Amino acid sequence: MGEVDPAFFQTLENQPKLETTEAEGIPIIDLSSLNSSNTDAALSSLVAEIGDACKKWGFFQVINLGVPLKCREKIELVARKFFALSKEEKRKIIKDEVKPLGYYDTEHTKNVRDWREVFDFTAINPTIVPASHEPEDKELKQLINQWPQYPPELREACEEYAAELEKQAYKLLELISMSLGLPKTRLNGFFKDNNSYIRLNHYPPCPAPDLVLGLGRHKDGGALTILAQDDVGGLEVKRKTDGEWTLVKPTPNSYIVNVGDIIQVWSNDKYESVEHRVIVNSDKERFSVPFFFCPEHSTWVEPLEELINIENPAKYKTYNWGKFYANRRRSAPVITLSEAIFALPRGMQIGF
Ligand SMILES: O=C(O)CCC(=O)C(=O)O
Ligand SMILES: [Fe+2]
Repeated sequence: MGEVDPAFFQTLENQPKLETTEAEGIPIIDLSSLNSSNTDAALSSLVAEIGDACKKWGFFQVINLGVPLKCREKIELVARKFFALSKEEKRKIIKDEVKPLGYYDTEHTKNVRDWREVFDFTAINPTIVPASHEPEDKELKQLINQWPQYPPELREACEEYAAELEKQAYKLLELISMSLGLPKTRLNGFFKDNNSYIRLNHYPPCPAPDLVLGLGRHKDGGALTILAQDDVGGLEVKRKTDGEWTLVKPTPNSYIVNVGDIIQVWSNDKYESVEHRVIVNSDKERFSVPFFFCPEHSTWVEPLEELINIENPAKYKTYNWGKFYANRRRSAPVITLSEAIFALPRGMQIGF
């Protein structure tokens, strides 16, 4: 990625301002009280903090999520080792239409190429999804993870991390459910055979950090994203109050959590899925590992009935998660996703 191909250039309005403000305001929430005292008062204050953060930012950081440090260190190490391999080696597990999991280095967001390479795998292997995006086609297929030969310990590190994150994701889901005034486990049933996946992101140093983005502006389409970032920084969140791009300063051993489009729909806009993007820098490479917590493919997503009434009617029509995702995967590299969306009404635009 030495030369900067104009395919990477952002339009003027999307070019990053490199002297961005740091998002001091993104709350850091300590989950240690969940595992220890667990008094009613401690739990309600945690739930209130989470609800406030979801409303104000759509984002929050958590410390003491419960993922063992070793487990995180292991996946970070294998990610470094994997991306350090030659292109030729990495491309042995390239993802394509037939095999949509694996390595990829020509990702586009809204038609502009991202300055990054990725490796994708699902948390449950194999994962069952619709065979096509066609609404009438009832056929299902299995997505099977592709594992590289090197480093040999990558598979185990990834599988352990996936299992751990899935476990901890329920904790966050339950807190969010409570923050919406719903029973703790109201949302859990949607995730039985979930379609969650994990991405290893590598953003190499870039000679033109003012013209390109590691990842263009987008919203996450799943329910929740739980992201581990290294100490380099680069994630920017669009602040709801004034639309400014604000950098999320790395906090050691924390996870950045954001509400995806599904929670926006379930909550009938009480919580919004907020745009974010990644800037790159000229001398440092950066790694991040998002876990996308996504429901089972058969889930029909719609505003929860407890959260709508005559004064606050449903703002979204029902859509099928599996079909929606199949459609998105099909079209993401070529056309903007708003053009591909067949089920989401009211101009809801979802990035990759
Ligand atoms: O790398 C990051 O900080 C963010 C990644 C992200 O937003 C995504 O993969 O959807
Ligand atoms: Fe994202």
